[in-house]
Amino acid sequence: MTISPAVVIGTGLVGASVGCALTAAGHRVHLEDRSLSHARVAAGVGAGTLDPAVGTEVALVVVAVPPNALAPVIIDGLHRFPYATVTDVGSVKAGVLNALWDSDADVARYVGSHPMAGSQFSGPVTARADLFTDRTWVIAPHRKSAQAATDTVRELVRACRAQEVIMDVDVHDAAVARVSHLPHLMSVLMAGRLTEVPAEQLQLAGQGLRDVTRIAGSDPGLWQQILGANSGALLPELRAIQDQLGELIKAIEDDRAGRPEPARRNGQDGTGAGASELRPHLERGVAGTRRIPGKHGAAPVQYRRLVVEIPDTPGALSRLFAGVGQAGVNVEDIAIQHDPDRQLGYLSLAVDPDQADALSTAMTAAGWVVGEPDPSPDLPD
Ligand SMILES: NC(=O)C1=CN([C@@H]2O[C@H](COP(=O)(O)OP(=O)(O)OC[C@H]3O[C@@H](n4cnc5c(N)ncnc54)[C@H](O)[C@@H]3O)[C@@H](O)[C@H]2O)C=CC1
Ligand SMILES: O=C(O)C(=O)Cc1ccc(O)cc1
Repeated sequence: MTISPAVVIGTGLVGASVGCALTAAGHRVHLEDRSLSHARVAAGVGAGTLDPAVGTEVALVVVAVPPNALAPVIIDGLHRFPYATVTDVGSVKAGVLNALWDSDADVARYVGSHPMAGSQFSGPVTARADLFTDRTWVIAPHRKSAQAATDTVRELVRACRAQEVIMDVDVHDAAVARVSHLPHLMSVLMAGRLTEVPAEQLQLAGQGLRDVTRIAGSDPGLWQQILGANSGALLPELRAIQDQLGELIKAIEDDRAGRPEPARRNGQDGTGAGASELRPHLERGVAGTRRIPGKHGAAPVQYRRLVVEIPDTPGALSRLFAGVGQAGVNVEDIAIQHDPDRQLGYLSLAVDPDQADALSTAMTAAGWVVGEPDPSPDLPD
């Protein structure tokens, strides 16, 4: 199954990253964008060439334009590249397919797809060849798609080093409402509250707030289109959150009402009925985090986090990683938190629980200050 030469239409973050990944894998990629400057930047970062493709030679077309532009650009691609498989990377799939049914295009050569990777940034400047490495990439064949077209898209996913998941269009849209679009809106609501927080209070912001609000920094124009295209699947999710927010408020109100006045003033633990109503919400949150699959879609893994103090001096990080490497421990995830008052940072290392004690001992022996964040709360069976 060949995917060369390929044409990428829309050379923003995702399109240029696809171009870079395919180019790095040895494929010839032609770039098109309605903004010539985007196409030029994409070519500059190694996504492909601005030379026009020969229409009849193209094997694969990847459409990476904003959601509202997807259907007409896909239809145009099916006409201009008569032997090519055409896919798109759009975040919502059903509306695009419906528009294709209503067109005169050769729908058999279209198989939609969706890499579950990206960022809060837009445009080709932040494109990366490794954006999709080890990330899930959904392929959504339909009742009229040719097997050869699906196989070609599978080859694209492999060339971008992603993990394919084959999924029905409607199931995909329901899934992204839950794992991508609702989380996006939660991030937006939280970040929006910050516009009312005085600057001196924002100085207290820690990593948790940054984690929760990162994706709220995404392009509102793009997200207006994504959310609009998936409103049918999104609305029940929003209503469920609305109900849960109501329950949460009630649990906290009951807790407050159940405390004697002196305890309330001193901020002591609640003893009223509300305290016990709040806990299930917190425990459900812990349970939810544990359901998120680990790398490569594997079963969720609970890592242990060690926190190592690092002096804010040149070379400290590389010495620390050299030490971890010598201990023979694989680091699954890292996060850095800076201490604004001391010349220090805190590096949180997520490691296999079976290796954590040995690493802690080795790092302490090498002179590092190693701690561990509070353990997770116990969960009911
Ligand atoms: N941003 C993200 O993290 C992810 C986005 N997606 C999907 O990928 C697609 C592209 O998103 P991004 O790369 O983030 O957007 P972007 O804004 O970085 O890039 C979009 C590009 O399409 C071009 N364009 C717009 N209309 C066009 C048209 N009619 N013909 C040719 N070029 C056109 C723009 O000039 C721009 O270069 C969207 O459909 C989005 O839903 C999928 C996965 C992740
Ligand atoms: O930045 C992130 O964490 C994302 O989740 C990016 C993203 C945005 C839109 C998609 O359709 C898929 C992925």
